[in-house]
Amino acid sequence: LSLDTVREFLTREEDTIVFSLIERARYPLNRPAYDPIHLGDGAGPGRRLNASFAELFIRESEAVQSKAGRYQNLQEIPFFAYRVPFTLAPPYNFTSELYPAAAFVNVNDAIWSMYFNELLPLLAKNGDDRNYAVTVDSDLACLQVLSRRINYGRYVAEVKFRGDQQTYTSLIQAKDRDALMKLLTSEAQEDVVKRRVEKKATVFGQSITSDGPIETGVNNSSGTNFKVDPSVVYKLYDQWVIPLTKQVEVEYLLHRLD
Ligand SMILES: O=C(O)C(=O)C[C@]1(C(=O)O)C=C[C@@H](O)C=C1
Repeated sequence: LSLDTVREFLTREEDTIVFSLIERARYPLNRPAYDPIHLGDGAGPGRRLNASFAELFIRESEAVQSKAGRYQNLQEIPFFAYRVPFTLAPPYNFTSELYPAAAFVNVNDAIWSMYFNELLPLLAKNGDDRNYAVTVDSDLACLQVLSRRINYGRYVAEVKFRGDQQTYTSLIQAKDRDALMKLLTSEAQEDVVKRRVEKKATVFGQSITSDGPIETGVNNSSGTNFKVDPSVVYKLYDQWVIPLTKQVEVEYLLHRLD
């Protein structure tokens, strides 16, 4: 692990994030998939489940993936906790570079509410085509890659800690969050990341034809010619992905000497 290799990982995740957002943006908002489910035939009061179709779909999908060993790899963190034994795949011992007492740190709850409350309304147009299963399957893909990218802050923090143990150790012992945040921040790097991811959205989100020029959408400043609005992707990184990654880094460091 080095700063270069962890940054390469984050850079590669950008591709997956942009493509998963493009996929979700194909479908309308499909609001009923996110409302609590109402069981019943309409004759009686019915039974209101405390969960939405999206939540049930994600829970069941994660349970299968848990059985298949997905979460044996510490890079992957589920949104729900499972006690299902890992039975569908041959055992494989993942090694991890993380410090064991800090490896549990994650911000999946914040990612979950950011995704459904803030990002989704920017991504999907109003409307309902009742295509709920494929829609929430694309939500799951977005959530999984956002979670992997943001919670990868643990690995970034580990590299930074090893690179400057003395300074980090005294700030961790003093529980000085603000100083830790300042020390791990590189504004120049954040700027590179935000501009690159916006550019990826403009490149990956074009319509390609076999002949003739590519639809670049450059004449359209609102970005509507692109499959996902590049300014939304910039905003996603600026307001949520990078700040949450830094929150993970600070929390990880605070447990690094436990
Ligand atoms: O690349 C780093 O050094 C990171 O810590 C990752 C990251 C990011 O989320 O992209 C977060 C904080 C830094 O200010 C710069 C970038």
